[in-house]
Amino acid sequence: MPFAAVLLDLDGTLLDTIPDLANASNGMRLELGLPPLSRETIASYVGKGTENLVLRTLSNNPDGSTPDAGDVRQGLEIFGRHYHAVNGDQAVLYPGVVEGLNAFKAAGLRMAVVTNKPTEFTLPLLARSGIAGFFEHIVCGDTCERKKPDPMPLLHACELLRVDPAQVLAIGDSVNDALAARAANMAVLAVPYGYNEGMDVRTLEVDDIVMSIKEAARWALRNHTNNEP
Ligand SMILES: O=C(O)COP(=O)(O)O
Ligand SMILES: [Mg+2]
Repeated sequence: MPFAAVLLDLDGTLLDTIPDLANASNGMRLELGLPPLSRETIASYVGKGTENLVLRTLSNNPDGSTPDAGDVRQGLEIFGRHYHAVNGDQAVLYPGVVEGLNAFKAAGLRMAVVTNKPTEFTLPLLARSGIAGFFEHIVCGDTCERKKPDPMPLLHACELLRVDPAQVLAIGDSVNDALAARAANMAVLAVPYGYNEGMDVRTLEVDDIVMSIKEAARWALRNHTNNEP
């Protein structure tokens, strides 16, 4: 069956947001009297939304166990202030993103972003990135009751687009995207250049690993076009 739509993850798939996320995380740590963390460590904490990123960077622990809820509230407030100040300053589109999105568009596939990043950070970032016009809908980490790896946000995007999940291709960089897509009964591709919570993308249960969004478009059109025999 040909694909009707593509659902794209944001952080680590379309945009490299680690420099800005690291600056905001370390800005928060500095205000709280904590030493900075490396970008690599912070990248391994990205993927399950901002609250988890703050929990993990506060405790410097992937499980996010922190001493008390007051610290977390304060951390979120400080992180938010720092991230709003730098969001998009150093974020860059990965190579092949614009070519890939143009190829999907030319093939008549409809597109939406499904990210665990909250709306307050996602919309200004996408507006600055120059690619917002490709997407009919933006589903953020706070749009639905549950985030990826739950299938809910992907299924919500399907409802907004009025497409059957069986006709949808999801593309992401992490275990959260892979699990959510599988649970939603969608085909899913992984890119290897993002942030898979410190794990190798080859461990993911996906249909294929592609080096870029451009290659993802080639994969989709090669495997599932209307001209398929
Ligand atoms: O905000 C995050 O934790 C990651 O966002 P993503 O779902 O776009 O990768
Ligand atoms: Mg991601």
